[in-house]
Amino acid sequence: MPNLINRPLVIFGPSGVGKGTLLKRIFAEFPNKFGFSVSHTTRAPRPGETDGKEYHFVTKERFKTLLSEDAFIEHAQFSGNYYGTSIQAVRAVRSTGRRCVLDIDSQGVRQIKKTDLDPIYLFISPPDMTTLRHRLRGRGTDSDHAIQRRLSIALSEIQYAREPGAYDYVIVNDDLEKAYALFKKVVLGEAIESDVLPPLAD
Ligand SMILES: Nc1ncnc2c1ncn2[C@@H]1O[C@H](COP(=O)(O)OP(=O)(O)OP(=O)(O)O)[C@@H](O)[C@H]1O
Repeated sequence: MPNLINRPLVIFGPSGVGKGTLLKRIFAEFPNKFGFSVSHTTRAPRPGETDGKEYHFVTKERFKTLLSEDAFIEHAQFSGNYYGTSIQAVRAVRSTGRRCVLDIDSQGVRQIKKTDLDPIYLFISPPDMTTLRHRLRGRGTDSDHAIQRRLSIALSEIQYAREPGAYDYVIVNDDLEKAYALFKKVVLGEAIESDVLPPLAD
């Protein structure tokens, strides 16, 4: 399959599945090959975050103006805040000659499918729901309440992945080394034999 690397890569999957872990590793191994599109958000910056680096931090008013100007290829509301990927953010990565990688949720995937971005869609799947719960708890970044919320959202992400044509590839993040080896191939533009989507019944 030619030119897979020239197409943006969309990564999606339930919270806690390990998207961030895989991305961090690939960016560390290939610091100049890929670029993250910097999203806009209305949430407040956390300590250590810089405007224009982790996010473009904007007010709700500014976000709504950008929305009305069709500036976003996808946007979503999460925990009372807006998040969006602007066309400009993807272009900015492309202009550096790097492959653009987007880490978004299924709402965003649905919207991107209506655009001419033509990315590769990669779904990162947990081996089962028990493992996903353990990872969210083990990460230690969320309260029990927040974990419950993330898990219920996770179910809708998984439901979406079951829809025909939702993804080009699935990688089951069971053994991290195995998952990373496959992930690396996809990110470098190689065609892989996709994993099989597990049943993920609770
Ligand atoms: N293959 C794996 N085996 C065991 N633990 C893993 C594996 N992959 C990731 N983890 C651990 O699972 C937790 C969740 O991973 P991570 O934060 O990367 O998930 P995420 O998909 O980026 O979540 P979010 O969408 O909420 O940012 C982390 O503590 C991470 O170290």
